Amino acid sequence: MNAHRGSAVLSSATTLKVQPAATALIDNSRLRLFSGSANVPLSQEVARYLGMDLGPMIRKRFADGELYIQIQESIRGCDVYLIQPCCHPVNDNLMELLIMIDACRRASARQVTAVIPYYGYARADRKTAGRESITAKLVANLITQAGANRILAMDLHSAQIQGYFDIPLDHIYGSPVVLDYLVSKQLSDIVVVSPDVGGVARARALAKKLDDAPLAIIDKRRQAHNVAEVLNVIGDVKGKTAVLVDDMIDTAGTISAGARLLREEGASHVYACATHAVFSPPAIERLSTGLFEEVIVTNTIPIAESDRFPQLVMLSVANMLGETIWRIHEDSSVSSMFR
Ligand SMILES: Nc1ncnc2c1ncn2[C@@H]1O[C@H](COP(=O)(O)O)[C@@H](O)[C@H]1O
Ligand SMILES: O=P(O)(O)OC[C@H]1O[C@H](OP(=O)(O)OP(=O)(O)O)[C@H](O)[C@@H]1O
Ligand SMILES: [Mg+2]
Ligand SMILES: [Mg+2]
Repeated sequence: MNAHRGSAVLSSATTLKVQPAATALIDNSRLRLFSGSANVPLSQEVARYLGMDLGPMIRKRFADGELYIQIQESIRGCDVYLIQPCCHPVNDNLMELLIMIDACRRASARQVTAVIPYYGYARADRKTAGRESITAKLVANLITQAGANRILAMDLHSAQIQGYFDIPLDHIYGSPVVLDYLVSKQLSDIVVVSPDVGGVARARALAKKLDDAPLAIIDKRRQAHNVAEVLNVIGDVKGKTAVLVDDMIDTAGTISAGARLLREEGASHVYACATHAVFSPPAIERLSTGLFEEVIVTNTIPIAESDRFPQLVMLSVANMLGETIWRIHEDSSVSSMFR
């Protein structure tokens, strides 16, 4: 594995079961890959893994701000994969995805799969108070209604979002690349820590893969939106290397409050891992204070050069996405990638 801190993206294929060369043996004449504008470098890496080019597509804005999309080749009868994380600017990226799906349906694609490495609005996954929207469900309805036949999503904020879709959804995890990286560091005396109740299953799964490392859980509350308050750590962290694992880092309130508490409770080192680097202000300030040995994220969301800091480690999930696309196309098992 190539390792880069604070600058380039690391790539890893070591946990994948099928090597890229295998793809050359199989007919991909009906497989088409297109990228939205949200994360073109990731789409290019996925295309490279699959040994194909991204399909040509015009995307422009009219004078009034409305989007125009036109697929620039025939996709009649093809299985089309549209890669578009719904990250910042979330509404624009979501709308672009919807328009791309519609364009592909109307161009007589046989099957349209929305590849959504980061699913925006996922935290609005239930009503937490009266008269709220369940926006994660609304987004599922919009994507389905636009004409998607299938979804490929990564590390959804909550597992129930899978059930918001009545079309097949493959849910994959960034954890294999994070696990590979952690193993390569040969850390000792690890405790895996979930920064809140929603992350417990994720942390437990990682702990199991790290030679059954012990698990600790932080009791987090939110008194207001975007405000995280940590009360207590359940589990022993004293003298240990704490590995905080989460689905996303947004304002970094959760992970930085968690790290401070772990330090107070005697953790000797604190690493933060998360699949989605949402990084809304003041995340960068919070993450680069020296609380963390490293902040390990993946490239589901692009990170501007100006937002990169010395402790940041970026891992690539492109090979995992490429492999999953290939398996979907080949009607072979996706879940076996994660055993
Ligand atoms: N995009 C969002 N940013 C911050 N907070 C959000 C977002 N979408 C929904 N929320 C709020 O988060 C909590 C979720 O409840 P948990 O019990 O922490 O899962 C809720 O207040 C949402 O309105
Ligand atoms: O970086 P931040 O701005 O703190 O936001 C990120 C945190 O918010 C979400 O958790 P949530 O509050 O929804 O709790 P849950 O995981 O228990 O559902 C997410 O899972 C992260 O833990
Ligand atoms: Mg939540
Ligand atoms: Mg959480």
